[in-house]
Amino acid sequence: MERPVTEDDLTFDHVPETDQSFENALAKARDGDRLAVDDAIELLTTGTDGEGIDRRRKERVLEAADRRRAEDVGEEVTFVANLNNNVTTACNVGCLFCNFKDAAHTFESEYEAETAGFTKTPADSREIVSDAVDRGVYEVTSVSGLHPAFALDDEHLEILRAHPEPKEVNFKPPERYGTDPGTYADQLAAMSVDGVHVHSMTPEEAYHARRGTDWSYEEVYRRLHEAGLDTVPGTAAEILVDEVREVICPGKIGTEGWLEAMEAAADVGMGLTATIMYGHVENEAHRAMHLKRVRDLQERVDGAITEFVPLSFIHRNTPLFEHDVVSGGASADEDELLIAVSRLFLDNIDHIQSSWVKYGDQQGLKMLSCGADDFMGTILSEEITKRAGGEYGEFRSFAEYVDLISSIGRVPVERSTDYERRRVIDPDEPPFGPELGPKADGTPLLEAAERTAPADD
Ligand SMILES: C[S@@+](CC[C@H](N)C(=O)[O-])C[C@H]1O[C@@H](n2cnc3c(N)ncnc32)[C@H](O)[C@@H]1O
Ligand SMILES: Nc1c(NC[C@H](O)[C@H](O)[C@H](O)CO)[nH]c(=O)[nH]c1=O
Ligand SMILES: N[C@@H](Cc1ccc(O)cc1)C(=O)O
Ligand code: SF4
Repeated sequence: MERPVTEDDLTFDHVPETDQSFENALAKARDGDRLAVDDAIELLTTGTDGEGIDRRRKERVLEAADRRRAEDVGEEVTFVANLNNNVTTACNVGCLFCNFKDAAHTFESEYEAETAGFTKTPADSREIVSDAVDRGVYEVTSVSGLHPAFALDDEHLEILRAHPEPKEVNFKPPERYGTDPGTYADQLAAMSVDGVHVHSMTPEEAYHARRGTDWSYEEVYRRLHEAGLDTVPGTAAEILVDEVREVICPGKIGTEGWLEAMEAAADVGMGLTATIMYGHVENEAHRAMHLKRVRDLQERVDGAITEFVPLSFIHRNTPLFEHDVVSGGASADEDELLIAVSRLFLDNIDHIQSSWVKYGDQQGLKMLSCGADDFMGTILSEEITKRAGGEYGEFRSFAEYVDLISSIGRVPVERSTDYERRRVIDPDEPPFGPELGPKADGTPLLEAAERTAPADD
């Protein structure tokens, strides 16, 4: 019988070995010289000349990154009043780090049990987003499973319906399912309430939105932009090295496809974010190569990437952990070094996000002194991390943000998604609520009693 792959079986072509020294790499970082992949490997490992992380060296890397952050963007810490509205968990791509997905056949009307997942209709999405916009939200972030019934628009739906081998293009008609998610265009139009900013359609979703056609990514993103899409989240990046993708997400688009989709979105005039999902099977060489690919992309898209978002792998309920391919996620030392080296390496991306969903409040705050300057958003609901076993909840209020950010002597600032609009918040002037959203008037987003109770309560 075939034995499943384990951590010990993994051998990679790319390994953290260099001809550089830690001290040289650190000197370059301090001088503001552009770092090479080997420099990043030295900094991420605190030197390939020894085993494990050297705490004293780590502190020197963090200090250099914190200084660079202060020079580049100053003392302000930004956050956005946003809402997550994930449309569906139906997905058959099968990424081994993901527990957000539910097998798509469980959503079919004929399935004898009730699905553990959810699908929202465009009307459901509209209601959820309208409510959040009324409360003052600026942005809706929407990332979803690749539901087999999803098509880009009506024309795409007709093409998929007429396809001779629907299975080959991962398509089943909407009538087969208990709930019809509509098309991507329907969902984007439904979420475009009163000028709220719509941040959606990862490169993987864009790939799904062109399956079975010869449409370019540019054509796809042009149509999505017309339907109401404003900016594109650079998730699905995971690790942009194919030998890692083959292990953790063999069903996903490759590195080249991801880069092509992002460039196309920028060509259509949209802003982008970029991410890395780290702390699973990859090593520091892969992390460094990923950073280089993002920095090169930023050159090609002429600065369209507004922020870089490190997503630390949440392992507990994922196939990678359950099948012993990994024994856990990144350590706090690795998290801090990843943030710091992102700041030092990505000299053409202004903002590095600290995700409280992944790190929690205390470690999330610490990241703001390791090179990060953005503290994410209020999000109001969260399913991806929670389903993977994350424990840091689904919402942060403006009052909590002001409290946390002031506690480390920094300046709380409400921002727009593209960082163009900013509002400095005076910690001595409560109550604290959003003012930049289309219907924001400064009232707090949610009263404490209205919050979603934590999953284990
Ligand atoms: C869940 S997918 C949703 C959008 C779409 N299905 C896709 O893959 O692009 C969005 C992102 O969540 C992140 N993610 C998923 N599971 C995670 C986990 N266990 N820990 C950290 N990040 C995770 C991955 O980076 C993934 O690309
Ligand atoms: N880091 C995570 C985010 N970040 C997204 C931001 O909140 C916001 O959408 C972005 O800064 C664009 O303005 N969202 C999550 O749901 N989970 C995260 O871990
Ligand atoms: N999909 C990411 C969240 C995310 C969304 C949009 C972004 O721009 C960045 C990150 C997660 O929850 O793990
Ligand atoms: S990461 Fe996205 S594509 Fe992969 S299984 Fe999860 S929802 Fe599906």
